[in-house]
Amino acid sequence: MTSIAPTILLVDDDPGCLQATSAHAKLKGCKVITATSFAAASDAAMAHTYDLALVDISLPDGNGLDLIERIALSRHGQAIVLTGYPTVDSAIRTVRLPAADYLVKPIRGEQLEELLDRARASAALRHAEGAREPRCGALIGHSRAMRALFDKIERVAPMDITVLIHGESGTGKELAARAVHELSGRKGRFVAVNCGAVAPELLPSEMFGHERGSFTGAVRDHAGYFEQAEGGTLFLDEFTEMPLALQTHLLRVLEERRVTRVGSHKSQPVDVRVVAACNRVPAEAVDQGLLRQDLYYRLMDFPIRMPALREHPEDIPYIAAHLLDQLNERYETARQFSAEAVARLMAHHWPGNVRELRHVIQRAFVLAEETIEVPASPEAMEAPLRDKTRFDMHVGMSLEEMEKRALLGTLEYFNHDKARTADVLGISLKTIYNKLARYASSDELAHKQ
Ligand SMILES: Nc1ncnc2c1ncn2[C@@H]1O[C@H](COP(=O)(O)OP(=O)(O)OP(=O)(O)O)[C@@H](O)[C@H]1O
Repeated sequence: MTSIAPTILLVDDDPGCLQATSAHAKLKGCKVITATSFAAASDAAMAHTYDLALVDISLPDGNGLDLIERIALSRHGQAIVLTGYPTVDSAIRTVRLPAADYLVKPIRGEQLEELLDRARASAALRHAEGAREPRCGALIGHSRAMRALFDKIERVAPMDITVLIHGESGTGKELAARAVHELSGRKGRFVAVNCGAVAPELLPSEMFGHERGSFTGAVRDHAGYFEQAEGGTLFLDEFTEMPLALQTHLLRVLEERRVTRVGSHKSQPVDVRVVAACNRVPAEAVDQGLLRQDLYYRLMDFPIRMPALREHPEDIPYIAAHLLDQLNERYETARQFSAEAVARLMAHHWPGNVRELRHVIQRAFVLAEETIEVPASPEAMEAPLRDKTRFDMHVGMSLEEMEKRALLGTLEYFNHDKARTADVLGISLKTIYNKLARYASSDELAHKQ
């Protein structure tokens, strides 16, 4: 059996102790990460998975027991408390913590050997559980929920099976669809379509293409999304927004694997893998008459549910670090979260999931110098610089214009979360999409005139 090198986190502000323990552990084949402060140890715990942490209680910027409380995440191995000055209070507190032992410095050689044995066992277990890359495509996650999701994506990706991804807004459905495509080995394109954003009357020709002259304005032949995705993947986002008649048509294409352009009598074969997504629970969409039952059964070939962020809060530090890395790279900065900021991000409920997390991090990043802080309630970060809760309406304005301002203003207030906007305005998501499509086409018209 190959033995897996365990990773040890050593936290101590005494360089002598740190160096002696580190040298011993390295000699025994361990990977060693050292930190001399509370803040550096918090960062290290975010960036690495360790099998054993040896944490001194007295740190220059905090208490090692608080540190263990903060960084005790399920993916890590055991934490051992070290102290040069044992007290009853600290020993009692250790018992209540997820720390395995309380040792008095200096650690003896045989004690350290025994700890390294435990670290080796933890590393072997981690390996056996399938220590896997904490990402799948662009999705990040270490938690059990995300690992199970990655496993599903990897298993279904190479198969020629229709996939239905459902979950709350901002949970990463599009990233999951892209991962299915990337891992499928399919050579064609990934074509993403938001079914709610295309005017319903245009959807058939956009989806299946049209022949020249098949309707007024069809001045040339047009390849639909299916043809554009030939040999690749067609991602139908918000597919429950598709009119029911078109759903029948889609079902036929999925069954027969042939498309017929609008205005043509000839069907042609297509080799397209369909991945559909929706924010609704698919069975409820059937009950509400938004989704045809036969299409539902067809799409339920392989359903994938995206977990809400609040279901896997242990991933928040990683996703947050990843989003921050992207910002640092883009703006050539080296900003970092304070330990307090990470704790606050982890404590929040995130109704808007990773998308909301991204907005909050972006705002905090803009406002920060070197260290990024997050307010006690991150939704306060959503507070607008100008008062986004009010819209300008006055006598002389048409009702339609007022409605448009109310809709666009509410949408902006909720960071373009259409589902939340629809809820607040008491209209359906579909109506939002339809109205936005109408505003877009009248703006385009006004632009041309
Ligand atoms: N696990 C994750 N790791 C990294 N980034 C993520 C993750 N999940 C979501 N994101 C990011 O969050 C944002 C929203 O993701 P995405 O658009 O895929 O969500 P969605 O579920 O399709 O949302 P909607 O239903 O509103 O369209 C994107 O910026 C995406 O990159």
